[in-house]
Amino acid sequence: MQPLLVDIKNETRVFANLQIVESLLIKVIQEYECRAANQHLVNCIGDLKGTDLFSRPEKTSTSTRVKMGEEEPNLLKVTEEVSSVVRNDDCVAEQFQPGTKISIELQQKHIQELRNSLSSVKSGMEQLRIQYSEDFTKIGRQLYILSNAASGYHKVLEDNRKLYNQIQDLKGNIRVYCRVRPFLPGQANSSSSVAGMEERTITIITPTKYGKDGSKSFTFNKVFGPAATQEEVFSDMQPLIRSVLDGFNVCIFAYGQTGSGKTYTMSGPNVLSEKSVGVNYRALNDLFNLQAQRKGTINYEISVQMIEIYNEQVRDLLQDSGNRKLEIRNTSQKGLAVPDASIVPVTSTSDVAELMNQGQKNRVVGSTAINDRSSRSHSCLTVHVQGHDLTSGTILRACMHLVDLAGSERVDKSEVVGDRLKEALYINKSLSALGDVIASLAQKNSHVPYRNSKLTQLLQDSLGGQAKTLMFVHISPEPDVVNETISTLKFAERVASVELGAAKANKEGGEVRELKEQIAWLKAALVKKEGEPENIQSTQSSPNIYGINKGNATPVFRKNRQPMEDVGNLEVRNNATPTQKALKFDIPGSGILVEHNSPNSVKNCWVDNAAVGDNQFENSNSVREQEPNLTTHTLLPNLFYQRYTPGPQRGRVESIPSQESDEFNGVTNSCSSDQDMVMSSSGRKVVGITNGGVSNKKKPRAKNDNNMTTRSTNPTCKSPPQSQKRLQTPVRSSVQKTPTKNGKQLLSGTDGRRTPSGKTNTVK
Ligand SMILES: Nc1ncnc2c1ncn2[C@@H]1O[C@H](COP(=O)(O)OP(=O)(O)OP(=O)(O)O)[C@@H](O)[C@H]1O
Repeated sequence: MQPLLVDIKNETRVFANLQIVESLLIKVIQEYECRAANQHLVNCIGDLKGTDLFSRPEKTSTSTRVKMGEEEPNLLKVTEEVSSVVRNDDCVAEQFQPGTKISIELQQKHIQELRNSLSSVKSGMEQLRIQYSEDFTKIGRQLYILSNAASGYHKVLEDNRKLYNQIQDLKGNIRVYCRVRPFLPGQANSSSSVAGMEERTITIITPTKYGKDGSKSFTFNKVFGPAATQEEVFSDMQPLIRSVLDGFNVCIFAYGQTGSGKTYTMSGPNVLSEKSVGVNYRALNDLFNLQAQRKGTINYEISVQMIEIYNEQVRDLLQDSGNRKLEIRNTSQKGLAVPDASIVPVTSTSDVAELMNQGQKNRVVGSTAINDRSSRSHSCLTVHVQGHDLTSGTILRACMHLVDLAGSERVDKSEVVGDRLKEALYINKSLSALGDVIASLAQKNSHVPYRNSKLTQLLQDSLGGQAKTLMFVHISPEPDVVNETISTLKFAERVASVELGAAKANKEGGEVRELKEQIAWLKAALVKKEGEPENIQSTQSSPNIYGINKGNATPVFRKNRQPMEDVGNLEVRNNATPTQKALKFDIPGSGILVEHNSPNSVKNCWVDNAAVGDNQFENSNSVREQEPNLTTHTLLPNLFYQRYTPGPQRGRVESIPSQESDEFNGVTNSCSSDQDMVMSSSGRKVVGITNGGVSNKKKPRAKNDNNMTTRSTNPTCKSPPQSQKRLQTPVRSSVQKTPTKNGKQLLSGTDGRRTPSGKTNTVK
């Protein structure tokens, strides 16, 4: 029994040992599986080799189990045997599976190769990374430099533009900004006549006869596309507005075909918002802001006038009952072009906004097929500024005209009849007169026909004086008005070529003012002496036309003069009745030639009048025709007239002040800074009070005689010999029709002036 129990005990121990071995083997298997699952191939292979013994657990276990039942002291032996069995198994495996070993070696080799290539790839990648980061840093640096250069380039461009504008200022060129209206809501905007736009260039698609589309480019100071905001448009002209406060006269006018956006630019749309308000409001806002900034140094007084020219009549828009006809007097001693229009002092933008609203309400607008709110008149908001420099005592005066022209229109397209037709004809006629003036200025003609329309009379100081002038030319994008667009742009190009001479600030220091007053007084005394009865030989014909102020004990000189040429250009062709002539004209920039023989027969046709300068229509007489009572006196009420006395006193000129209380106030008038100058027959503005006569002979023209830039406002510049020459010139007498060789009738006292010999100069 005892040995049996011992046997059982031993057997139990062996069994327990076997269990331990088995659990060890299971752990090894799990480890292997885990490693295999992690695909650590290389290690696994190593492991495989190292654990071959355990790679066949079943076998090992079986072998081990074969020895089950042996006694405990044999356990180690059993284990050794297991190991040797396994080793034997391996040998057997080696013996019987040589291909496996080779493939393992091959795999190891491949793995090694892969490892090598992996590490070389890694190092390559690292190099690349370093390279890339260096490159990125370099690119970053270069980008930085480039962006700096780009912003520098833009700055240079901007500077260039400013310099260009300054050069233009110096030359006195009229600046021209072009603005393209967007398509209106509801309009099909499939195609636009605008092919492209750059900073200063606009290209238009031009339809040709042969069906092929071409293109034409126009260059201006600035081009604004349809997306340009009111603010952008204004910001570009801001410096111009500021110069008003520095004493420069400024004129900004909007030109373009009807419905092209002139009123939008100048005032804004019908419903105004802070964003949509136009140039007028912004300009005044700017003026008030600057006024506030300069408060401590300069005291400014600002006042406004608002008028319209409707059917060749000037009307006050700031008077609700503004039907009273007003006169334009470029020679007004107050410096006002329309002295009889209400002038209202303003102290804030809201004051002005109120006035402008009132003015807009009073303005004539009507509905046409092209624009349901078409301006039927030219409107002009004039801002007068007077500044008193508190430190230097200098007084400066300036004015700014903000002009919204009525649009040129083809009456067949606008489908107007009755009053609208009449308005259209007047509008087109005055624009035609504007074209003639621009053409004359561009060609530097000695005669500029300012007096052919109220519009050109109003703009005379801005176009022919020393003002800074900016024209906004507006175009519509619709292809069906492309011909009008091209014509408008051609006109604008011509305007841009006009050189007016550098603008001058209207500033005067106290000393200069005193000296001028002394000069004026001395001149007046001289005139008084010369005006004594023995010196007057032929003044009896119409004493009043000279505006003699009999009660004026001390005659004083008018500072402001009317350019003598402006009285001229009164030419009537014998082969056309005045009525026919008055209603035949071409409209600059619109390419429209309108013939209107009677109110009921309107014939208009398209003409591409690229050469705006071609005065296809000489309508000089038309103003007179509409104003039959216009005498020389009424035309030039403030002139300091000179009289020609034949015989021994030939050449004597008498200067007689007009009836108006026209004391020389010693300060350059705001809107007529150059009105103390007259245009010589050669086109040059000459200075002086008594030398305004027009030569009866064509003087040999100095090279620069035509140059509008050779001007001076300094009365002392007058050279005695020049004055003497001019003293020999005849003065205009009342208007007389004089037949000439070529069948034209010329009105003497015009450019076809009466000479001492009775001949009349004709001027083309
Ligand atoms: N830049 C613009 N952006 C949006 N709408 C515009 C722009 N310009 C013009 N318009 C719109 O086009 C229409 C015609 O413009 P506007 O009345 O200013 O033309 P106009 O040239 O003054 O015409 P007219 O000579 O007949 O008075 C208006 O409805 C106006 O609001």
